[in-house]
Amino acid sequence: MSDKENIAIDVRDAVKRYGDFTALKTISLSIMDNEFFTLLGPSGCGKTTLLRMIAGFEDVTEGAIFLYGDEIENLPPNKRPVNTVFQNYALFPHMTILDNVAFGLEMRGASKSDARTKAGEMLELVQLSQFAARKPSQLSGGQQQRVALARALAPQPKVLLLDEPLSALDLKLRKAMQLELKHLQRETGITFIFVTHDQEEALTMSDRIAVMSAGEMQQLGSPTDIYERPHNMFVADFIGETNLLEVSVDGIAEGRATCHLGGGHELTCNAVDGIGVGSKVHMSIRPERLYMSAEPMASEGLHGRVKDNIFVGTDITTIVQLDEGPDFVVRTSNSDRGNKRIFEPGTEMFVNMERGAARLLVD
Ligand SMILES: Nc1ncnc2c1ncn2[C@@H]1O[C@H](COP(=O)(O)OP(=O)(O)OP(=O)(O)O)[C@@H](O)[C@H]1O
Repeated sequence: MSDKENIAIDVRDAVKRYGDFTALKTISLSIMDNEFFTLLGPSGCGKTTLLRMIAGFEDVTEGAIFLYGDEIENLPPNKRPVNTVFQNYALFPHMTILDNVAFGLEMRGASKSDARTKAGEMLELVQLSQFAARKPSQLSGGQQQRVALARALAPQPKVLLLDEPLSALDLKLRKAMQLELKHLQRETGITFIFVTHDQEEALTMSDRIAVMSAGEMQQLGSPTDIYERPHNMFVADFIGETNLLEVSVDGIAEGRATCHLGGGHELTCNAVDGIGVGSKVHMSIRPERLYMSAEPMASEGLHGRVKDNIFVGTDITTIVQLDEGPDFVVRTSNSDRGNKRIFEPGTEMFVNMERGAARLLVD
């Protein structure tokens, strides 16, 4: 099958306006069949709007959305092979768990007995068979969310839309549900489109992530792409923690860029398309890709003084005041402490970057 045939959802130059306000500015992206795809961004960036356009709850102001090759603009929500799981579960309180799951199937024309058989299978899938006769109020929040999932999966939609479905759960349960959701997606082969503002959740579960801000897509890629190779300041800052240096690009040769800091210190890193000689840009370096030494490990080591060491269980976070540039955060994993040095506060030392760790950002 060609890539084109594998596309579940194709969003082409889609724009959404509410009166004078543009909630989505010309978004184009393709979501593949069987993919766990996440729309990630801060509150108000437009991710729910895009999800609602795919579901058919909002119309598309300009552009088009294709589902398995067919334009869906004129298809009402209940005719789309798509189902949605909402944050607030929306279970019927007076119905049993089994009836809650069977209800949607009956609405779609299944006989009562077929609907109940299928609902039973779905409860098995989410490991809630033993609670089939209970009412929603007799289940925990996590169990209720699994019922909502079973209900949405029961009609076997081609695409499942999940709008922040885990945000009402406490951290431990959320982490367990993240793994369960990923497992369910693999098991059913259904395309999942997941909306969240939680970057860690997105990194944990997704095959690919679209990072959005202010109605625009900032970057589309695998979790590793987005984390290791952020395209711009927004992505570098929003995903994980990073250190930023202002640099000027002096030369580019053989895929490497030579840059200098304001005070003249020279650094090299991989070149990036769109950043040429003479550019003044930011360089991003993740804290765990830095290490400290008494002497510079290469000419590029940045001289500074340790301000503080913070013990955070699995890691030690060191705050370093650089001679040139802002304070840096260096993260040393406890498991690395045999190889990597930690210096006492007040000690002068050098901060060195692992090769390939520094990334130039487009803006
Ligand atoms: N019906 C509407 N009329 C006018 N503006 C709207 C409407 N629905 C959404 N918006 C605006 O569109 C923007 C995007 O909203 P959307 O709900 O898609 O954001 P979001 O990224 O999902 O945020 P959150 O995480 O808070 O749900 C927001 O600024 C919101 O105020």
